[in-house]
Amino acid sequence: MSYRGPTGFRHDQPEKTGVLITNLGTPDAPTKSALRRYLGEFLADPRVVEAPRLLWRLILHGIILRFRPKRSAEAYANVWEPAGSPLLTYTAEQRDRLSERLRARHGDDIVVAFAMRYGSPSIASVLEELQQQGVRRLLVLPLYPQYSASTTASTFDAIAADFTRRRWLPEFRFVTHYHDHEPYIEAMARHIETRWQERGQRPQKLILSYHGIPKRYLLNGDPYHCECHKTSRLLAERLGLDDTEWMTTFQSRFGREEWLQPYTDETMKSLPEQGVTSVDVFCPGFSSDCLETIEEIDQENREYFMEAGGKAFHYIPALNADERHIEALLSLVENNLAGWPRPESDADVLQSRRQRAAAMGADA
Ligand SMILES: C=CC1=C(C)c2cc3[nH]c(cc4nc(cc5[nH]c(cc1n2)c(C)c5CCC(=O)O)C(CCC(=O)O)=C4C)c(C)c3C=C
Ligand SMILES: [Fe+2]
Ligand SMILES: [Fe+2]
Repeated sequence: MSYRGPTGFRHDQPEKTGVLITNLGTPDAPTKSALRRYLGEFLADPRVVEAPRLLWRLILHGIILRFRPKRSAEAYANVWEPAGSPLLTYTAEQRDRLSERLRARHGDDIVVAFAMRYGSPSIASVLEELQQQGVRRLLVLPLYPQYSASTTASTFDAIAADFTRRRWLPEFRFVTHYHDHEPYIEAMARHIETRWQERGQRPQKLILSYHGIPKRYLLNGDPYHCECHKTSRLLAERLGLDDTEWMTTFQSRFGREEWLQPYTDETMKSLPEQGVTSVDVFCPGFSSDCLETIEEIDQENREYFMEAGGKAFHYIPALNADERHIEALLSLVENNLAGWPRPESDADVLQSRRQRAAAMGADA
């Protein structure tokens, strides 16, 4: 086997710092065949479905990939926009905004790119492009504020798998979480407050809904549950809410085993009978709106709540490419790039030699 190296390497190519933001991924089109490809890659990841491999492969190919692609394609068709999947377009917009801000503050030495863990643009293809552009220092920021092995560690696996085939590795930093990063909490708080000010009132309850994971993963040591609760607590404190005015729930169950509770859908069905008839729902774990928020929360769960006797349901969009979100990401990037030694250029070396010589001369 031969390791991949940069092609056409030039000694005068300036060394750059790469910032790679990543998200989960999305199908290429809202069609059965695109969904079969996408779900086939996603659900075959052992970080996502932790089950005996052979048995799971039989279930995945024998049952799930026969029936789910059609159903999922219909759901995606429902949220698809002329520009494509919302998750893809928001992530591209986040890349553009972040890139503008970094260029304005640090010049052209920093290249910002985005990649998807599943589907396209793939992590491997984007790492290749970054290497060709002369990126020798790489910061990866998965846009998952709360760490989970099923998302964050899976992203790390994809980067590491690419590195095992690469000849010249970049210096490397990886952000594992930012669930309690103050600018992220502040961005969400101001985003929510803006809605409440526009509407002139707060709901009876703010529901903070996160994507679920099987409870087994928590029992086996995944910190995700804990990080979701911490994000919620910090956000509620910042918004000045008392304990009756907010709650944390978990959405998107898959399969038969127990997932993190309380479930968002069951909560929505039961709140009206407990006297809660007005809710706002916000999803702190989703950095972009996507199928899970647009269809599952704003459509399905709205229906559950209203059918159960609810009177007002407001979905608060994800932070997407909001200015405050970009500020929060910018501060995360700058914190993580800080103190990273940069190779000195010949001019730098010459200048510091002259300064040292001048200082010694002054001392003498
Ligand atoms: C099968 C198990 C799954 C686990 C574990 C899981 C964890 C997990 N997922 C996200 C974020 C997203 N998931 C999205 C879609 C999605 N998720 C699963 C399954 C698991 N997720 C499936 C099967 C799907 C596809 C949709 C479907 O067929 O129902 C998305 C949306 C992508 C989009 O294109 O819009 C996101 C985002 C997190 C954060 C997480 C664990 C913390
Ligand atoms: Fe998911
Ligand atoms: Fe879902």
